Amino acid sequence: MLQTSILRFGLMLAAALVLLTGAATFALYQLREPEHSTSEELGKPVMAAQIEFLADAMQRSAASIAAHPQTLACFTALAAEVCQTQAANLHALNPNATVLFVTDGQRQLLPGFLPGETRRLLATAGKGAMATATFNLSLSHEVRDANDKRLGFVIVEQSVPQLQALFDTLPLPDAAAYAELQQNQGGGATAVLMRRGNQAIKLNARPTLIALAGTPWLIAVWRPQTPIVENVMPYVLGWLVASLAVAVLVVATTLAIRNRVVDNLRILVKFTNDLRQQRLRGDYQASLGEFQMPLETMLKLGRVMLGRQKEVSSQARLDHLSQVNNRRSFDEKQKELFATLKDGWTHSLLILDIDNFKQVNDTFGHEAGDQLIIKFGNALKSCLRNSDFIARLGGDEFCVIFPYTPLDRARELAERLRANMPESVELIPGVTQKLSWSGGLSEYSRDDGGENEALARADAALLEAKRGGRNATRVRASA
Ligand SMILES: Nc1nc2c(ncn2[C@@H]2O[C@H](COP(=O)(O)OP(=O)(O)OP(=O)(O)O)[C@@H](O)[C@H]2O)c(=O)[nH]1
Repeated sequence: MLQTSILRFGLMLAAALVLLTGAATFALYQLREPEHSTSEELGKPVMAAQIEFLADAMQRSAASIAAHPQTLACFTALAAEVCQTQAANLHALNPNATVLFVTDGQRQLLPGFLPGETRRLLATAGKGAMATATFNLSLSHEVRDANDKRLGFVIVEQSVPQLQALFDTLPLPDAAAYAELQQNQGGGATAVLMRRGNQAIKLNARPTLIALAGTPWLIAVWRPQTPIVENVMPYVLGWLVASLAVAVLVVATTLAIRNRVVDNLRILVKFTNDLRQQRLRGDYQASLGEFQMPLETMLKLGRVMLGRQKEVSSQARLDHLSQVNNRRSFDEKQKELFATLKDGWTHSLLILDIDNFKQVNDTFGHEAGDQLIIKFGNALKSCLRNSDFIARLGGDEFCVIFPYTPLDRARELAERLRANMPESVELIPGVTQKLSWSGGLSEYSRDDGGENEALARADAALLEAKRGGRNATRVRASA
């Protein structure tokens, strides 16, 4: 029982700790460092910096061209020669760039310079930059007069031949990543200009977008997502290992405690047993001297308690004066024996009544009467067998049950009792009383309706004995 309780406690503790470890692991999982986002890992790529630098230079160039007096003269005079001269100057300065002068009404001032995509460029003029599929970067800048009235646009277009090389050398965060160079087409639509990597992962992940300021381009990068199982697995494994360690530790500790307790109990039991048998061995794990006194005291106390308990229990069954069984005990015995009649056993009973008891009381006092009862009880106990059941029913009336004894045999025993009883007893110093009693004998019968019917027959026999002059025993058998 004790071992089971300790083990059960250990198992419950282990289970609780395993759950606690699980909760702690889950909390750690929730608080883990988020994975570095692609944009953080990418930083600002060199490609973006270079393109933005180029766009910025082109923008500044377009602004200075738009503000140039010669350009203004071209727009205000609307004279081909003036415009032509300015265009030639600009072309001489940067042969790689194409500069267009476009009036607000979209009438080109310099038709000789118009490239194939001019119409599209004109449509978006004033909205910023455009890039063509040939990786040209086009920027526009407003031309305004002294009154701030818009006269038209300067459009600077320059090819970016290094764009492909820059994109190809763009450092990606992951070997399995995928990148696109996209072009904003306006109205939320985008066109893919270049691609790198495994396009399949595009379906399962969200891209990181890096805008190239001053241009309609942006870099979109996808990186493969770590499967959730791979994320969770280290934590699950950690939890399992921690749980196993905790469980082993708790179970081992519990077993150790249990063994210790059991060992100690075993020693104590052996020790107590040895003390009880009044012998001491030398093979205890503790000094005997330490335990001898307290254990002997415990033993004595135990004996006293046991003795008291016995005493109390037997006192409850004894008549306080005569120290033979009392009426309650007699009733129980009757019941018990009556129940055995059906098995063929026979039992007899003898009621005894002290003759002239009242007279003793009246003559010598109540105390003398008590003494007579006590002496009568003692006499019965000394004249009868241990197996005979002696009880005081009340007053001066006693009863003897002869268990497993038929009526004939009981008659002999009653006669022998009468013969053996002392003739007189000393009640108080100097007062001796002749001992005389009347008896009624009967037997328990299985035909009786209850155990008290035999008692009634014995009572009737006793009455006969009294009426017949006392100091005799009468018998009344069952019908
Ligand atoms: N001293 C003493 N007297 C008791 C006790 N119990 C009952 N008595 C008395 O015993 C007397 C019994 O009276 P009886 O039954 O007439 O006794 P008896 O004089 O023997 O009369 P018979 O039995 O008819 O011969 C009564 O006076 C009771 O008061 C007791 O415990 N102690």
